[in-house]
Amino acid sequence: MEPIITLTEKCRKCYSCVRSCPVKAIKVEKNYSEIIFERCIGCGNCLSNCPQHAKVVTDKVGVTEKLLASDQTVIAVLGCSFPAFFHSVSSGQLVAGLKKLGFAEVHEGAAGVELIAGGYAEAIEKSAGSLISSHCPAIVDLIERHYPSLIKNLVGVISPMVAMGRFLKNVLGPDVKVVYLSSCIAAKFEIQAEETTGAIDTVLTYRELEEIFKNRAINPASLKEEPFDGLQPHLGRLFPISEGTFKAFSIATDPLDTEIVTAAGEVNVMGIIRDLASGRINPRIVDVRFCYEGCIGGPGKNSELTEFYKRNLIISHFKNEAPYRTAPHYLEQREPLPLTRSFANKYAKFKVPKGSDVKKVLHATNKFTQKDELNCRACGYRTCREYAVAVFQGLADLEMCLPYNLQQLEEDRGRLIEKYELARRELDREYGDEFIVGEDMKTHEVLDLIKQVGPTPTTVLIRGESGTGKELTARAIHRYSKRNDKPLVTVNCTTITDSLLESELFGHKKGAFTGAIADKKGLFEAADGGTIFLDEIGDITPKLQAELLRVLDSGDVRPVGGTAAKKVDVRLIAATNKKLEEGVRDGWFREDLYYRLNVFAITMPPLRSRVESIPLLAHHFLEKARNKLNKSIVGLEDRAVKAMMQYSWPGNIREMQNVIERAAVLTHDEIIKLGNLPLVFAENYAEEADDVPDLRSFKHEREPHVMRVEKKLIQRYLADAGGNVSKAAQLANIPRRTFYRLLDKHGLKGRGANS
Ligand SMILES: Nc1ncnc2c1ncn2[C@@H]1O[C@H](COP(=O)(O)OP(=O)(O)OP(=O)(O)O)[C@@H](O)[C@H]1O
Repeated sequence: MEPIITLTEKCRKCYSCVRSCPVKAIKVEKNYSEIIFERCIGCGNCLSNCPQHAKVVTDKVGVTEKLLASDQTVIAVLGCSFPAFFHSVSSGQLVAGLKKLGFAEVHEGAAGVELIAGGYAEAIEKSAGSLISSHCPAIVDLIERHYPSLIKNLVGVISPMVAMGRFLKNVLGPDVKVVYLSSCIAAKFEIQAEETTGAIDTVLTYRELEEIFKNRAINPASLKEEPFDGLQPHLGRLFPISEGTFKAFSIATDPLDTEIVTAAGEVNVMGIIRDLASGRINPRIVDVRFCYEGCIGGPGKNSELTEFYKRNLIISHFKNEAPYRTAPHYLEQREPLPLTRSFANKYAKFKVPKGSDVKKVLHATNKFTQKDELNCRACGYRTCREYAVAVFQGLADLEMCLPYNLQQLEEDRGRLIEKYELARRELDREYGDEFIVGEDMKTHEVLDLIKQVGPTPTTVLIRGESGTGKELTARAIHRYSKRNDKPLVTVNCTTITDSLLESELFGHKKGAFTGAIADKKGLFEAADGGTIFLDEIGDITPKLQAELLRVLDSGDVRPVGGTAAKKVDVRLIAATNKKLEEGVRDGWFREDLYYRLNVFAITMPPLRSRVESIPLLAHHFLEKARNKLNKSIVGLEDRAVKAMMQYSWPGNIREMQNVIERAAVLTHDEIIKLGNLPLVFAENYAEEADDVPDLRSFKHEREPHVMRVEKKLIQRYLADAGGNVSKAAQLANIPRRTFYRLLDKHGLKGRGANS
């Protein structure tokens, strides 16, 4: 099993792993990102950098527990960096803890350093070219998998860990099990490599060891010290700190010496490896470790401690005498240990794209010129071109480009707004909602004004109480305008918070405020070419009033946080139920904006002053309710209509619409009766029933008769067509859809053409 696994359900595709992977060994799938092990160097960056902890080390705790529970001899080897991790216990107490867990012996990995020191000395002596140390498994993997031309430069000597494994199995026999404790994730990969397999059985990180102590409720700090087993190291203990390799291998160093180079940390290492591969530098020996701070900074490190402090801990362990009990068999003269190892070219070839392939990907993400290549790194790749190569190789997908995605979203949003408006207009047409119903003088006056101002570009201010039909009027003006094939964007200024309204209207630039993660177009831009309807304009802040005035005067929209303005061609219709004149007088509404809006005002009369339209409106809303509720209600009782005409309708036409829909829900009959209306109607009616002037119109009187005749006609056509709706519609010479609607209206049923 691979040493690192991805918990796919936790991965949120933030691309942190791609970003932190020095060799881009990550493939982004549809819902998660995965490691490509043939490219991976085991540095552990993806583990430490995943905010979701979706990349985890394969659990070796269970494996170790099983080994300890078996009757096999299990030896623990503490990696050289252990004093920098277990700093609150003495080394003797840690040994005691490990023995309590069931380890038969505890050795120091530092002894392995001294085992291989001779091998290094010999290699240096013999080599004519540059040598690269091979004790850091991440470096070995980096060279084998990504810089195979440098394989010949690797010191052909095993690592201290593998040396310890081979030494222990040599002395104690091949059946002994060796568990190596380390801060290194790459070591977990190393023991699986063909060239080094068999020496170490399991690698546990220090964190995993801590977990086992916790599981078994063992606190090493409370234990009495016990001695280490095996070979007692000396200079090898300095190996984990920078330049420690040279100290441990007794190689003299000098800061002015360009022949001996030492470096730690991804950036430095990658630089040196690139320099070596290109032949820019040619030192005698290069000692490199992938982790910053060397082995005391591995992914399993103790991150609370500073590098300096950890360094001190290593030096103090070197200076102090840890208790030792070396069994004589470890000191016996034996055959020399096989210290050499080979390396293999593990370079995984990915198809190299041609220039035209890269261009294709760039074009697909809207990058047509060099200026479009932002190299923003949001996808995890350093440049748009590196990313395009990854897309070509199937490691990345188009979705990963954030600017492209945002642009797509913005365009989709614009398209949706347009589609929504078209659909809304269609619906209006379908259900007749667009018609302003009313046969009173005042409604006629409003209709005349709409027809006059509609086709002009003039700004209109619609005034009137709530529910009087201001929005309906705005929509009618837009419909009568030459812009009616372009969007009508309606904004209710009170439903959006003051702080957001400005950015909603004019858009914003990325970073303009917290949460502005990308540029965003505003509704003025969405309405370009069409109309914007600002409802409740009396409620906007003075700051927004000033900005709106500027937009009206200049036609320029400036996004929040931006300097560049964009020209838009938008007609403004505003509505309010507030007395703006009072606002001007009391200072809460700008005078200049008031005059700018009030160029053409339409005042919607309240319903109580359009009593003669009430019967017509009542039947109009009854029709709407019937369609909505799918109930066969044919009319309204006279008393109900009269009661409605006596009522004052504080909520105006919207209230009436609601009252009738409620009554339609309540009624069990084919007509709505007074009793189906809210109680206040009956109460008013009872008092004043006799004084009610008969204001019913001819239209109202005519309605029930028309309904009856219409129903009879439909029934006759249907009977003549043998119940077939298509045929009946043909006989009646009306569209089939209209015929269906009439059937619905009268609660009739027919057969479809195919039934
Ligand atoms: N003359 C009318 N004919 C038919 N329906 C109408 C008429 N006037 C208003 N309505 C209907 O009444 C409801 C309220 O109308 P609208 O939303 O236009 O009022 P408003 O004045 O904008 O309200 P508010 O000030 O609360 O926003 C809508 O469903 C609308 O279709």
